[in-house]
Amino acid sequence: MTRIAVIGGGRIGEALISGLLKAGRAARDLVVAESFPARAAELAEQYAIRVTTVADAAEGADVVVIAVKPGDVDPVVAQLAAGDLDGEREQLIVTLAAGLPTWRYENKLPAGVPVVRVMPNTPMLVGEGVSAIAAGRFAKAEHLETVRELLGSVGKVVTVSEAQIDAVTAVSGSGPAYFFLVAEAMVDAGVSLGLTRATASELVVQTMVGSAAMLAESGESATELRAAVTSPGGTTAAAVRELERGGLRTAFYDALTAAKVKSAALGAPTEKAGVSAE
Ligand SMILES: NC(=O)C1=CN([C@@H]2O[C@H](COP(=O)(O)OP(=O)(O)OC[C@H]3O[C@@H](n4cnc5c(N)ncnc54)[C@H](OP(=O)(O)O)[C@@H]3O)[C@@H](O)[C@H]2O)C=CC1
Ligand SMILES: O=C(O)[C@@H]1CCC=N1
Repeated sequence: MTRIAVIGGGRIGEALISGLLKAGRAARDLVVAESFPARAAELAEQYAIRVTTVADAAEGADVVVIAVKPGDVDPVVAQLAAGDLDGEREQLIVTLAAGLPTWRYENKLPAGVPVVRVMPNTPMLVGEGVSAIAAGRFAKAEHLETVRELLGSVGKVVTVSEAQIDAVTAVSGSGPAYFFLVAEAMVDAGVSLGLTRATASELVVQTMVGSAAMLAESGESATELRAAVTSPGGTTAAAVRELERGGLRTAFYDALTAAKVKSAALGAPTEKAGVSAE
């Protein structure tokens, strides 16, 4: 059984841990390193997993998942490099951090340590995540397979080139926030039309769940499904006209472009030392 160390027990770290446990992985095969003491205690209590230091978590793990904020990655990698990681032992580094290219890890780790970059999303908490995975310089097919199996237990997995990960981040990494924002706006609009907040919330949540299920299962495109709701001269056409007038498509184009640009900026070269992986 693969032993997994998760470094950083924040929102995405917890989503992964919780999703893996729900998918049937044994708590004894998971360990987490979390620097915020109250948070560490909370995770230990809620999930009955071992919470320890970075070095101790990495020691003995087959897969080390880095789930700290991009700005906290360098010290974590320095700690891993100071440990006994080595390419021969085939310990695999999996990073979930937005923006940071694999060369930033490879430059600091002993030569040959495989790194796989992943952009997951929080719905993996409920087994409905989607993750894009990209191999670093030393990652082989078997390493990608290990990551595919790991993330596959908490959602879907697609393989991309590392050059595409910033775009993935804009689409699906940040994506859940766009849907939550739309849900929030629809609930508020429903309340302004006289519904109670509870009723508006129930209607919006189930409309999203049902629409998502149709998108996933019907085999029809979003365009076809929307057309089927839009009766000629009817209510939906009136609403869609207002959304288009409000610049919905342009807003999404600009929003996703901003997210991609931000992701690339998070990983802007600081010490590239002649190595380019993108
Ligand atoms: N949230 C999301 O939807 C997604 C996030 N990601 C990526 O995942 C990473 C984590 O994001 P998120 O979970 O939202 O962030 P959080 O801030 O919620 O979680 C990070 C956690 O790591 C802890 N931490 C920081 N340094 C260390 C360390 N040296 N050792 C152990 N623990 C440490 C932090 O503690 P403290 O608060 O004390 O610093 C914090 O609890 C980011 O790089 C982000 O880009 C990727 C996809 C989706
Ligand atoms: O907002 C962020 O930077 C992270 C990466 C993708 C989702 N959350």
